[in-house]
Amino acid sequence: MSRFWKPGTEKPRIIDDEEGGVLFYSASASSSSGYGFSSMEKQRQRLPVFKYRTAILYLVETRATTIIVGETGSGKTTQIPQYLKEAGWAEGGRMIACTQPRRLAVQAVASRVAEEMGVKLGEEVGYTIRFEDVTNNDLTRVKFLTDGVLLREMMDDPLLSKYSVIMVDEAHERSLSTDILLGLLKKIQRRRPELRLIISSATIEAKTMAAFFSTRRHRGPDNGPKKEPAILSVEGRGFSVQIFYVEAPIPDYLRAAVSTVLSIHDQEPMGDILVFLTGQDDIDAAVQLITEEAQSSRKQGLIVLPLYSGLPRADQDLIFSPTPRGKRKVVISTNIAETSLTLEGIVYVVDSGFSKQRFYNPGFDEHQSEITDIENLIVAPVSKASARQRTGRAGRIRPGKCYRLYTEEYFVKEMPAEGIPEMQRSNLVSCVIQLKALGIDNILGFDWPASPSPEALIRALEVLYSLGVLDDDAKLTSPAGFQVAEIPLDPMISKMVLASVEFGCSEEVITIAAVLSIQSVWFPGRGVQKELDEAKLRFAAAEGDHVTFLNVYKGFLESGKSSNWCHKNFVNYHAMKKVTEIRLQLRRIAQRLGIVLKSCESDMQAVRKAITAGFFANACRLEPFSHNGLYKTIRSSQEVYIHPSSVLFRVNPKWVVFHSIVSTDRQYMRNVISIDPSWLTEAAPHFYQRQLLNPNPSQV
Ligand SMILES: Nc1ncnc2c1ncn2[C@@H]1O[C@H](COP(=O)(O)OP(=O)(O)OP(=O)(O)O)[C@@H](O)[C@H]1O
Repeated sequence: MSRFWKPGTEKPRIIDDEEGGVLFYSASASSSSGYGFSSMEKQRQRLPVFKYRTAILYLVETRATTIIVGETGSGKTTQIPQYLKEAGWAEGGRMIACTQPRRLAVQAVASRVAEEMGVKLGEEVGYTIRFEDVTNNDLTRVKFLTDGVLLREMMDDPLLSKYSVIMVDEAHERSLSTDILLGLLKKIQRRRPELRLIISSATIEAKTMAAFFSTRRHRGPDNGPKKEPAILSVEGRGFSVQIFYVEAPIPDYLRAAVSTVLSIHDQEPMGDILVFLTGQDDIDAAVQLITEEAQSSRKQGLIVLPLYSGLPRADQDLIFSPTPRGKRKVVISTNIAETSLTLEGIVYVVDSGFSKQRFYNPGFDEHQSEITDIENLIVAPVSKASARQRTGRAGRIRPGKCYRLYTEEYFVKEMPAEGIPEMQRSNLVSCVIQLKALGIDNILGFDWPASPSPEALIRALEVLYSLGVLDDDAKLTSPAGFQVAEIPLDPMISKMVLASVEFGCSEEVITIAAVLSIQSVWFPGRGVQKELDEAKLRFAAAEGDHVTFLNVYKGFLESGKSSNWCHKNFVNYHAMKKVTEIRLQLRRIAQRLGIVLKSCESDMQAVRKAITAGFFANACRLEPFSHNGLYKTIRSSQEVYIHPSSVLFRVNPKWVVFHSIVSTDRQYMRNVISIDPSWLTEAAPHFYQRQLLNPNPSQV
């Protein structure tokens, strides 16, 4: 590998100065080394963060907010909640919360901490992610949860009064929910001086966080903890990771990742490999290429596994299971494996330098070329912070190597230090409704860690107004607005569910809502695309994908929820089980909200009308005389196509609404249903003036 790769020269950076009235605390810690710890306790004590145990507990005792910056693998996530528990912060019925941006990390870290504490997961240590609560009201003292779930908890308990300490982990990721949460926690702190916050971040971004939480402008009474945040820098990482860069830029990261994996397998000692690519498409392609190459060159011993968020639980479990002797596991993942995960056997990391990122530009200027109006996911270069996190997945249990598929010069000179906060590149419809539901009326004046653009906020307000969720004074409408906020789904899906009552099809629409909450009902078509397409045809409905999902669900029920049936029909059994579970939970929520549950039997027009009532903002019209299936969105004339995975691909009905957009070479609509344009004006008269819907006469 040495001809292709150049070792990196970067040294770790550490904060250790005093600046701007914020305390920077630093102490030295040596890296851990050696193998074969005799017990879990010793293993815990070898982590760099252990040297800071007293300092952390002192700061939490004396400061309202403590910001902890630590290298990846130093032990922040798994140890700090345990230190807090040991120090008594979970006594007297109180709880310690630790949030993560990603569901997979929540589950993995909670399992690890339960194991370290020697308790059963779901009792003293538990976790909650959307649609999955593994906690016990009486027993759970340390709870891991996504930041989105903690936001939801605020609806029932606005001051989060059951928590004594809330640790917001991986704050440097600046996910949309993390930023909303930080803004709200700052408000809660003013009402609950006894609440302690720990913000844990892997980067220097800590200074921005400290400035945000600095309360010097509004100092309260001088009792209780000091209000100025402290920054604690935890030095030291698990084991050393040697970084290699390519010598010259590479044209195709997918092929380069595949050949790097095969070279590692050829030339490097045993140890598992973790590869970071961008999404299910390139991950499935890489899995196939590596498997084929390994077969054709008779390379033995490779187990190649994909990892992305929609993967069924059983497949995720394979990632965590020990690698059989004499074998080498290759995990090919999106950025969900980037933070907080420890995959035990990983020694080698291959970083493509790319990830799929949300992108949204709500600009109102007609001449602006990049207006998208509709949020989509695009493949974009990652930041240095992400690159370091990826490198950190090696070296957690033993020394490792990281192969970066970009040059060192690019890393040093061009790669941005931090990503742009998600808040500034997302559609804010969900964010605005959550804040409104929490009684925050002045959204534009809200104290954000990073202000979103006023245009994005205005667009969100406009959509919510058209959905009938906000009234003329931008307050939640009653009951519709409150009901939409209460349903833990994207507001457009929630609105579709509410509208289904009017059309008498709530049972069907709840099934559709459940399917839209999972990644896909189909089994990934690795190497069997033709068979998968044929299976899809058996369920295909002329109306579109949503009705097709109803057919699949019906077939699944009629088979007695049989895994055999799923296997034969290329339907993902675990996904269908999840749909059934989510459906049950949504029915319960619907009943609580007084929604009448009713089936429309075979009246699919009713179902399509309900979908339109939620998704009218995503309406598109086929371009007159289009031979290649070109559609334009009604609102912003954006060019889009039906995704090849849709049952309407090549059918191209004149008018459609879609659920989401994915960008590859083009912008593709996923989950598409045909509609009648008159339903748009019925559903959202304010949003669609009639003339918008009339095709340009010169084109017809
Ligand atoms: N499931 C596991 N199996 C074995 N060791 C683990 C496991 N989870 C964590 N560890 C050990 O604990 C160390 C610290 O993990 P932890 O997640 O607390 O680090 P961290 O500082 O939060 O890092 P990051 O920010 O990268 O997640 C790991 O490097 C590893 O040595």
